[in-house]
Amino acid sequence: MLLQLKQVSLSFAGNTVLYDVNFGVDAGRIHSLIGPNGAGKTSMFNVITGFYRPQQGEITLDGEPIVKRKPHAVTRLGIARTFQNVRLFREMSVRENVMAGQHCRSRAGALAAILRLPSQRAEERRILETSLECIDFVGLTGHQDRLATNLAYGHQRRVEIARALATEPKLLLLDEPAAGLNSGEKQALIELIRRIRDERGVAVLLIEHDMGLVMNVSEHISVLDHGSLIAEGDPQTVQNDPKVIEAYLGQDDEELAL
Ligand SMILES: Nc1ncnc2c1ncn2[C@@H]1O[C@H](COP(=O)(O)OP(=O)(O)OP(=O)(O)O)[C@@H](O)[C@H]1O
Repeated sequence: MLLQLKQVSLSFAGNTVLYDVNFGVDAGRIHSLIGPNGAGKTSMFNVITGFYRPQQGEITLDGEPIVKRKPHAVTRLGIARTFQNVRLFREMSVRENVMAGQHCRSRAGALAAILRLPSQRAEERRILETSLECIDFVGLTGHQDRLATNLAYGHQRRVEIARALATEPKLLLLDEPAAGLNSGEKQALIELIRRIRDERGVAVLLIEHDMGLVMNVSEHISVLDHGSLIAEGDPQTVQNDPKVIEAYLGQDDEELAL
């Protein structure tokens, strides 16, 4: 198991958001985390990446403990993420945004940077090369010098994925990557997710509301409802699980009531 959560609980001012969650992601797998609005999916990403500290439980990546590490240390350990709402550095080019991801792998020290030693220049060359490779990988060759925020929305989402890949992760967390994409862009996203796993060997954990996309791309699905894991398995199993159907029907009822 690459990522493992054991009995993780998270609450805010007495409001329990994750309740005793046991969860794992296998290396090299495409795994989705689904559930109705407010189920706790993004909160789970936030505890995995060190943004939130759970009150209880253990989280490990390749056996290394994550809880108590800061987000940048979790990134260095091998977990990268994209956000529900695109978060790019607005004044930076595509290339600079992606290079920011690579900097977490920088090996030359601060002194080498200040003195501009040869080791630092070699490091900068390596960072640039890796970043350009990631930009190429997500299909944005030729856009590297454009201001990231001037790109079409679907392309901005790809810049975020390139920046996450530039951290050289073992596990990539994607938070609703298909939101706001048209059907052609969604199809391309499915292909990109598969290539990330097949060509780079990176495991993908995906939060997504588009069930067509989830069922198409996932090998394994976990379902959260009100902070608890209620079902797990392959797409077929999860789709037919009465607990899952009930959780989603419950959501429809609430929406109808509004
Ligand atoms: N920083 C916080 N402070 C207080 N409550 C929070 C905080 N972060 C999340 N929550 C609460 O945790 C619960 C789960 O929210 P979360 O965003 O994790 O759900 P979700 O499954 O990602 O929902 P959606 O699908 O709508 O994005 C919500 O009730 C939310 O209000």
